[in-house]
This record gives sequence, C-alpha cells and structure tokens, in this order.
Amino acid sequence: MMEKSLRLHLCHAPKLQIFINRSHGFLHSVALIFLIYHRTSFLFQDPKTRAAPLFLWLLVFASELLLSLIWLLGQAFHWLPVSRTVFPERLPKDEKLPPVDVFICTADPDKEPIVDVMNTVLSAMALDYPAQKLHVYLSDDGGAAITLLGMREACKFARYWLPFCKRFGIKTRCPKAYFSSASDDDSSYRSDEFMAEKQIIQDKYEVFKESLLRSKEDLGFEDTNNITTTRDHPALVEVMQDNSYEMPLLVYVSREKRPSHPHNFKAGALNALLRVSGVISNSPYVLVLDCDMYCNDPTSARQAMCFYLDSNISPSIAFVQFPQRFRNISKTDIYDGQMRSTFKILWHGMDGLKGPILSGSGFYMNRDCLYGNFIQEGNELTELKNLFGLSNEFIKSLGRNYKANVISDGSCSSTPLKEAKLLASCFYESHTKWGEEVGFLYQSVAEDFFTGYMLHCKGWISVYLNPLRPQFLGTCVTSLNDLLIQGTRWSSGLVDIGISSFCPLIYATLRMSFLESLCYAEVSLFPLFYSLSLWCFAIIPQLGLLSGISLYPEVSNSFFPIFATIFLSALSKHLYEVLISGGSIQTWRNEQRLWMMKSISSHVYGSLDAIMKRLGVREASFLLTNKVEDDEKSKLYQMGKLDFQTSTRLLVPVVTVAILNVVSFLVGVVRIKEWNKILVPVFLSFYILVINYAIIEGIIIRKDKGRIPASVTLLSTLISFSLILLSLIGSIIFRRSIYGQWINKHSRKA
Ligand SMILES: O=c1ccn([C@@H]2O[C@H](COP(=O)(O)OP(=O)(O)O[C@H]3O[C@H](CO)[C@@H](O)[C@H](O)[C@H]3O)[C@@H](O)[C@H]2O)c(=O)[nH]1
Ligand SMILES: [Mn+2]
Repeated sequence: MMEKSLRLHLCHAPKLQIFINRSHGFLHSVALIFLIYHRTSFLFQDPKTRAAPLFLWLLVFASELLLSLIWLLGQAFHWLPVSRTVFPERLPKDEKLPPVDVFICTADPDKEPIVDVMNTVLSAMALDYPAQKLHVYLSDDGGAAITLLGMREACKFARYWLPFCKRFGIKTRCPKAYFSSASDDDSSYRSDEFMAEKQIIQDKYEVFKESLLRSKEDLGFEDTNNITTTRDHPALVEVMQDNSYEMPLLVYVSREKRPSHPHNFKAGALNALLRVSGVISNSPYVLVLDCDMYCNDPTSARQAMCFYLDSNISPSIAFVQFPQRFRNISKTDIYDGQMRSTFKILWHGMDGLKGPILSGSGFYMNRDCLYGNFIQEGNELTELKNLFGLSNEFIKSLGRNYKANVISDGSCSSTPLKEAKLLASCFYESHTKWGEEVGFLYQSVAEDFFTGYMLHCKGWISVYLNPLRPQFLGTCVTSLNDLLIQGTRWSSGLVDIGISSFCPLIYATLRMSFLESLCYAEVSLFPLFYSLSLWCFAIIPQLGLLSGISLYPEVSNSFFPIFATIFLSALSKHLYEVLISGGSIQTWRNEQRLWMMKSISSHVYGSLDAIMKRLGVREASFLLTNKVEDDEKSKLYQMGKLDFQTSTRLLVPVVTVAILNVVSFLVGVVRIKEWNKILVPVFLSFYILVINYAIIEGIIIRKDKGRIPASVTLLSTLISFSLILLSLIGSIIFRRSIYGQWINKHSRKA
C-alpha cells in the first residue's frame, strides 16, 4: 500500500482510443483484403479481354500493396498508446541524486548563431539540480574561436544568472527567452526588489550579448574564411569555472579534425564527449541537446530521475526521451514544425511497447548502455583496449568504483585534461569499436535512430515523457527549402538502415518485441515506400485517363465501394488523430500536403542517396539545418504561405506532378459524359489539386518573391508533357497489339 502511494511515476492507457484504433485497424484490413482479391483476379482474366496493359496494372497494384504494407506496419503504433506522469517531489534528497553530464553539440557559428548556442548552454547550467552534480559540455565541431570565447563569456554571465534564477524561482532559465516578452514568468505580482534585480541582470545580459556579437564581427572573417580550421585543427579542451559561486562545471571540447579522417558528424562529436567527460566527471546519466534546444523547464533532470531512481525498471532503461518541441512555430504551422504525428501519436504508441525511438535531442541516456556488456563480461585489459582504445584512464572510468576527477568543490585538476585531449584526437578511434559497437553508432546519418534501435535490439527499453510544459525548445525549419533538405537527410539515414542487413523486418523481429520491431520497420522504410507509391498514384492513373486506359473499377462495379471505403477510412483516421492531438482541419490539410510533397521530392532524393551509399557510389553527408532567421522568409512563414524559393532539384518533381494533374483533371471534365468509367482517376486528380492548391497559386497567382519561379514552371511543363506524349505512344502500341490479336483470331476462324 505504502509502496503504491510513493510511486515516482504512473502510466496511463486511454481505453477508448485503443478501442477505436483496434476496430479501425480490423475494418480497414478487411477492406484491403477485398482490394487485393480484386487486383489479383485481374491476373486470371483472359489477356485478350483485359482493359489495361498488364504492367500498368501491376504498377498500380504494387503501389497499393506498398501503401497497405506500410499501413500494416504502422498499426503497431496504435496498438497500445500510453502516457506518463511523474512525481519529482517524491524523489529522495539532493545528496542522493546521481550526477548528470549535459552534452551540447554545435558545428557552425554561421548557421548556428552564437548567442543562441550560449543561451542553450546557460539554460543547461541553470537546471534545477545540485550544482556539484551537473557538468555541462559543449562540443564545437566548427573549432571556432568565437565559440570558445562565447563559452568564457557565458561562464562569467552565469555567475549572475544562476543565483538570480535560484533566488527568485525563475522557470524560464534561458535568458533570451526570459527577457523576451513571450516569457510567462512574471505574469503575477513581483516585488520592487525583484524588478530592480531583474533590470540589473537584463543589463548584464545585454552587455554579454553585445560582446558576443562584436567578437563575432571581429573574429568573423578569420573564423569563417579559414575553412582549414573547421576541417583541420587539433583537439582543444578547456574547463571553465568561476569559484565565487557554486556553479556546474563548464567544459569546452573541440575534437581534433583532419581532412584525412572521417569525423562521423554528430555521432562522432558525441563519442568524443563521452570519452572526455568519462575522465572528468563520468556521470552515470547524460542529457544530450542540439545547440538550439534550450532547457525551457529546469525540472527535466528531476523528472527523468523519477524513472532512473525506480529500482524496478531502472536497470533496463537506456534512455528517457522528451519530445522535441519548438519555440518558433507559427499559428498555421505550414511545415508541421511540431512533428505532430511523431511526438503526439507515434512515440506514445511505442511507449506502450518497449519505448520510443531515440530522437536526437532532449533525452537522458544511461551512460553504461552505450558501453555494451563488455565490462560485466570480465574482459581482459587488452580486449577492452581493442574495444575502447588505448587510454588507461578512460578504461578505468568504465569500472564501477572509478572516482571522477572533478573535486568536490567543482574544480578539476590538470591531469585529466591531458588525457582528455588524447581522447578527443581523431586517431583515438582507429582500430577500436567506437561507432560500431560502443558509443553512438556511425552507420547512418540518422545516428539517433540507429543507436536507439541497436539498444532496443539488445533488450534495453526506453521511456517517453511528454509533460504539458515543454522541457526543451528548439528552432524548427521555417522554409520549404530547409524542410526538404532536412527531410532528405532523414530519409537517407532511415532508408540506409531499412535496406541494410539491419532491416528491422529481418534483424529485429527476434531481438525485440514483435510490435516494437514493426514500428522500427515502418520508420526505416516509409520514405522509400511512400515515394514509390505516391509517384505512381500521382501519375499512372492520370496518364491512363489521358490515353484512355482504365485501371480502376467503374462506379457501377461491385468493387467500387471497396476503393471508396479504403480512401475514406484512411483519411478519416488521419483526421481523427489530428483532432485528438489538438489539431484542426487545417492541420490535417497541411499534413496531407506535406506528405505528398515530401514523398514526391525529399523522400525520393533521400532514398536514392541511401541506395547509392549502399552501392558504394556516394559518401554520407550531413547538411546542417539552418537556424538563422531571415526576415523576408519569416514573413511568408508567419503568413502561412509556402516559400517556393527552393532548389530547382527539389521543386521540379512537385510542380511536374501538379501540372500533370491539372491536365488530367481538365481532360476528365471535358469527358464528363463517361463519368462512370473515369470517376476514380478524375477524382484522384481533383483531390491532389485541392490539397495542393498552394502550388497552383504559386505558379499562376502569386507575385511575391516566394512564388514558383518561371524557370521551374517551364521545366516542369516540359517534363509533364513529355510524360503525356510517351504515354500516348504507349497506348497506341497497346491498342494495336490488342487489335492485332483480334484480327489474327478472326482471320484464323474465317
Ligand atoms: O558534424 C556535425 C553535424 C551536426 N552537429 C550537430 O548536430 C545537431 C543537429 O543538427 P541539425 O542541423 O540541427 O539537424 P536537425 O535535422 O535539425 O536534427 C535532427 O536530426 C539529427 C539527425 O539527422 C539529430 O541528430 C538531431 O538531434 C535532430 O534534432 C546540431 O546541434 C549540430 O550542431 C555536429 O555537432 N556535428
Ligand atoms: Mn536541429
């Protein structure tokens, strides 16, 4: 009884939602079985009486099968969604809390503004956690002088900021967010003393910010034009502290980079931090943050501890994941910056199984799980060195009784610093298992996905916590170009796993719970499956219509209702999910549009990228997401208008499909008398156009900078008309062959 009342966390499963999900899943599958029956029966028809060429029919059927398969895999997410509540006030006293290391990654001071990065650092230092038990590490992959300088300045400013937050119980501990008008901290009455103090701190913040901006300008030229420094520089580790106030340890780490050595992007940076922090503070738990993801609620560490201090589940938890949430989402959220489906539906669904997928940022990781079972297995020292590299000090840090080098007053001696530099050198990982079996894994540019996946395969579980107040807030993409570039990288990273020997359908089904493996399969394959099937749906029925070939049953056919049911059932389930997760019809429309646009564009490029990487003709690359705000682009974004100032390569496919559908829809309207025969393809075009009306508007109506450039329209028109021409030629050949067979048959009879 006593036990129960003191539980640190609770888990809740919404019964009605589960009932709806499962019944819908059942009914939808029955309809799909009918569809498959209808499509297969075509194969047994007399080839001479078939209404369409076999290969077109097979193409449409294959797309329907792909979509059905990905839908089926996705059902695993809807089987048992849960949500969790925690009770941090029931945690033991501060002395009993385990230490935490915070890892923040930055890579380029031009794309990742220094003031914002330092705000993230400050917000992490200000977490509501005992200062001696908190250590903040920043990895600077840019090796930029401004970042090092910024850290020193941040350390000085923290000396004022941290006591202020603590004394007045400030909730928003990212100074930039706090001093912006949007902060909700001071909505209630505050004393004069507080107001005076706030003003002083705010002035200091302004000075701090100005000094960063000035230094950036002074150093800017040196920093950004000296490409050799970003790709070619020695390791640098600096421990910063200000002894006048009890503050978390602050450590700057710029790992060594040489052009001859692959640096493995963010995963490489995180592994360098794991090693460096291993010999400095070696905390058992690690919070990982992207440089734009500031801590919006200081209690996240305590919330995570509600799981790690529950001895019943703690030994099996690899990580506690919070959702990525964003500070700069506009009202219309045209680019789905909130990633609604992922963070409000799918991760809750996985949490009811074995836990959510690792999501890059905003998670508390159990350090030991990244080191594998090698230590417990009692391996010899030489064997450990083969796995972890040559540093004796680091290998000692793997042991349970290792005493970290941070002394109780938060300072750090100089010996570990020497070791830390060695650990951050680019040669350190040669002939070791870093990135393959230990640490964050290198196989895919979606390092988060693959690392979490392998942990689940080894039997670890994860936990998803989605509290009302966002724990972390980042900067989401606000232009179509950034969205599609980011989408291409993600697709490439995911498909890379989906088509490798680690494909969850083969590798994971026996290694984790079956349903969990289906979720992983869905995520690793959806970009490929969607791009293949949506390309098909966007052009094949339409070309069929233009050349008089029918691929769908007539309205009077008894199978027509099956197609209608599947279409309506899929759309209404999507709408239902949008509505229960706080969205509107507009959200639903946006998501349908993005689904189509991404499947036609970024998913295709990403999948191709992954395929070429597998074939060995292309190397992995990581294009950073832009985090600098551009006034003109922001304006379009705030107005909810798509910004088509996008690379031609990414935009042409989308515009081509739109033009093709305009043509097929118009031809359909002209042939309206045959509606019984052509309703399905005409309606399909109509639906595509209604959802993507913004594209038509971008071609014809808009005059602003964000419209679709004339060159893109021209190129796309050329491509779509070539496709139409090809299909007309194809259909003439098809008709001739049918006619020829008919003539043959009849002349023989005569
Ligand atoms: O060589 C690199 C490249 C990136 N980063 C850092 O990695 C983070 C994520 O990069 P970003 O450009 O913001 O990528 P996003 O697509 O916005 O990030 C999402 O996708 C990544 C995987 O593709 C995950 O690592 C991230 O956590 C997740 O937020 C940033 O802090 C970067 O500074 C490095 O440290 N080194
Ligand atoms: Mn990001």
